[in-house]
Amino acid sequence: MEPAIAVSQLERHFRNKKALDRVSFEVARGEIFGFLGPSGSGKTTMVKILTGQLQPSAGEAFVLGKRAAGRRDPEQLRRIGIMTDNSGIYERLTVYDNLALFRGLYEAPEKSVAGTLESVGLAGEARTTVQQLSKGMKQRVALARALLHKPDLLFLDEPTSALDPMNAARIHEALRALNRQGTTIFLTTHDMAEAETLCDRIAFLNNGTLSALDTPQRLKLSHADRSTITVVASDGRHVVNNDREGAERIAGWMRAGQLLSIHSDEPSLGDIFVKLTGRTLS
Ligand SMILES: Nc1ncnc2c1ncn2[C@@H]1O[C@H](COP(=O)(O)OP(=O)(O)OP(=O)(O)O)[C@@H](O)[C@H]1O
Repeated sequence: MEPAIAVSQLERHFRNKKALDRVSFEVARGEIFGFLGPSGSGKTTMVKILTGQLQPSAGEAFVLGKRAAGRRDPEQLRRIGIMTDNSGIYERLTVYDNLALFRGLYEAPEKSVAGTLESVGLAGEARTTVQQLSKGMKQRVALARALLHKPDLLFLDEPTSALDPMNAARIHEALRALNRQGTTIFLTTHDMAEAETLCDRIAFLNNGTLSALDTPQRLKLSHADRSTITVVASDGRHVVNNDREGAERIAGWMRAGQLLSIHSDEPSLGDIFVKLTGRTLS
C-alpha cells in the first residue's frame, strides 16, 4: 500500500532563511507519527506544505498519493483533517452549531455531529456557546471539527499545547480511538512525553533538518548507556557496572532477599535530542 505521506528532499526558504532543508521521510497508513522539534525548527512549515497551504521551494511531498502542490484541492481536503489552533471556531455560536457549519462544508452526514462530540467528551456541551468554554474544551471543539468527516489522515499542530494533563490525556484518548479505527495521524509537538506515549514513530527536527527518525523505544535503546545498571535494594539505590562483578553484587542482593528493582540506564527522548542536536526541545 502506498504511504499516507511521502516527503523527498523537501525544502522551503523564506528569503534567505531555510525553514526546511532537504527533509525526507515516509508515514505509513495507520501510523501515529510525531514531528518533534523546538520552536522555530520548521514543524508548522511542514504541516502547511503537506496540507496545501504553502508551496515547497524544492523537493516533493505526496499526501494520500497526491502531490501536495501549495493549493487547496477540495477532493483532498475531504480526506484530511487539520487542527492547528482554535482559529476558525466561532466563539458566539454553540458547540453544536460550530460543528453543524463544518458538517455542511464537508458534506458529512447529520448524525456525525453528535457522534463526534461524544468521541471528544463534549456531548454534554453541545448547546453551550463556545466563548463560555474552558481552553481545554475549546481545543476539543477544534479537534472535533477536524474529525467530523472521519478523515483518512489527520494533521495536528501542537494538539495539546498549554493544556493541563487531564485535558491533554482526554485528547490523547480520542486520538488513540480514532487511530484504532484506521485514521493515520501526523502530529507536531515539543512535548516529549506526548510523543512517547502517543506516537508509533517520531522524527526529530532541528533547524529545518531531520536528525533522527525511529520508534521511541528504538531511539532510547540505541542511545542507552549499557555500561551501568541501576539497582534499588532495601538499603537504597546503587549503580553497578554491567560486568561479572556487577552481576555478583546483584546476585548478592537477590540471595539476601533485598533486591527491589533493576533498571537499565535509558535516556529520555529529551536527553537524546540534546545529544544529537546540542539543543533542548523547549
Ligand atoms: N511566512 C514566513 N516568513 C518568514 N519566515 C518564516 C515564515 N514562516 C516561518 N518562518 C520561519 O521559518 C522557521 C520555521 O518556522 P515554523 O513556524 O515552521 O517553526 P515551528 O517549529 O512550527 O515553531 P513553533 O513550535 O514555534 O510553532 C522560523 O525561523 C520562522 O521564523
